[in-house]
Amino acid sequence: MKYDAILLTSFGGPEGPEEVMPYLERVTAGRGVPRERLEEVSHHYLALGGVSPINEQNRALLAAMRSHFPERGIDIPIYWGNRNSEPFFADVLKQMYADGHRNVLAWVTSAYSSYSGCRQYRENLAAALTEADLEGKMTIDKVRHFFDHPGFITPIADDLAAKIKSMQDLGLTSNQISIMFATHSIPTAMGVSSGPEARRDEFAQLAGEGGAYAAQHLAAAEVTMKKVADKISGSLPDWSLVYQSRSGSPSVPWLEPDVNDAINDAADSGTKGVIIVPIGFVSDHVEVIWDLDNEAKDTAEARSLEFARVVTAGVAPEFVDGIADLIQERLSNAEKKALSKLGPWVDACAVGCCPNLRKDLPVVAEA
Ligand SMILES: CC1=C(CCC(=O)O)c2cc3nc(cc4[nH]c(cc5[nH]c(cc1n2)c(C)c5CCC(=O)O)c(CCC(=O)O)c4C)C(CCC(=O)O)=C3C
Ligand SMILES: [Fe+2]
Repeated sequence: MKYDAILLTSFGGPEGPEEVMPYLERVTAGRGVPRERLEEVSHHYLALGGVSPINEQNRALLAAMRSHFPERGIDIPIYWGNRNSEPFFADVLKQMYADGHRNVLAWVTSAYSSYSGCRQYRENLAAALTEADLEGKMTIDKVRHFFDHPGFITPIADDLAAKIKSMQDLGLTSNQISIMFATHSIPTAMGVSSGPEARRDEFAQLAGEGGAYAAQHLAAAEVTMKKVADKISGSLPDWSLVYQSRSGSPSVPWLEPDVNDAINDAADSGTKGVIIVPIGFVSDHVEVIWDLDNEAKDTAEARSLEFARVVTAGVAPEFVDGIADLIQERLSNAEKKALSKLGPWVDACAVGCCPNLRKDLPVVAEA
């Protein structure tokens, strides 16, 4: 076998009030995020007792992968490491090396291409190899982006169909319901430059300045709606892609519309209910439970709209099995499943893919 260990690679989060500010400073180091924004976000975390649920969710996912993968013929060990909180990559890689592993396959909890969701992880892993004194002693490859993999889409589509039916049971017709697929906003400069350089024109045509990042989200939303159409008779509600959790300096343009503005616009146009699908995220972490379940819900309720929020993939059995598919593609050249024409995405990023617009840094897993 080409790989001897798997790394569940994620973002990380604080697990106590004293960890909140150091965490936020780590996340935004060198990223030009104003101090006031950090103060504001720290209140979201402190309102939750200083604990982000993301690490507990990754522990649960790790346990689910460990219990399911042997049934899929994947017998190599699975480790877990984070970019921004313990267990940090360098410590985990040291442990993996001590346990005898030399060829690591990283699966990152980010379904889409962008500097934040792809290259930044590859830079952090390269830096961790240096920090752990493992340069040249260990290789790290990365599993492809999975925005249109059926294992990711199916649990979301099933719940979206159920949420549409519930709203119809309240007496709303399809044309009174707005479905909003929500994802993390990013600076437009990061959007335009997302994905492989050679395909930029194609992505711009599909998604304007959102680039490959937005094009992949539109593709994920389309295939989700296709699955929903199989479950619901009659006309479906309209859908759109919206953005949330904008950060950075107010003078820098980020992808829009913001979910709260989109809800207000929908209310102005006669919508009676909104269903938010957090398609940009794989678990119910702070961006989901704060920015959607609190803020977006308040916005909807202030306009007297019905509000529902669809699940994330989390530890749904289809998702865990889908991750096994993605890993089997790399271990045994298994069939590459993809529901949209944009996929299956490439196994390795080309030079210049999702560039770091500030500074060129070493990366792992480059084609
Ligand atoms: C594309 C994308 C994903 C999805 C891909 C992936 O999953 O990686 C993602 C995920 C996440 N983002 C998260 C948290 C934060 N993101 C921040 C800031 C930023 N995110 C950005 C983008 C993304 N972020 C960007 C362009 C910034 C500005 C700074 C910069 O240019 O890098 C900040 C700083 C404060 C603020 O300004 O909001 C925080 C605290 C958490 C953990 C939540 C928890 O703790 O439960 C998760 C999963
Ligand atoms: Fe973020």
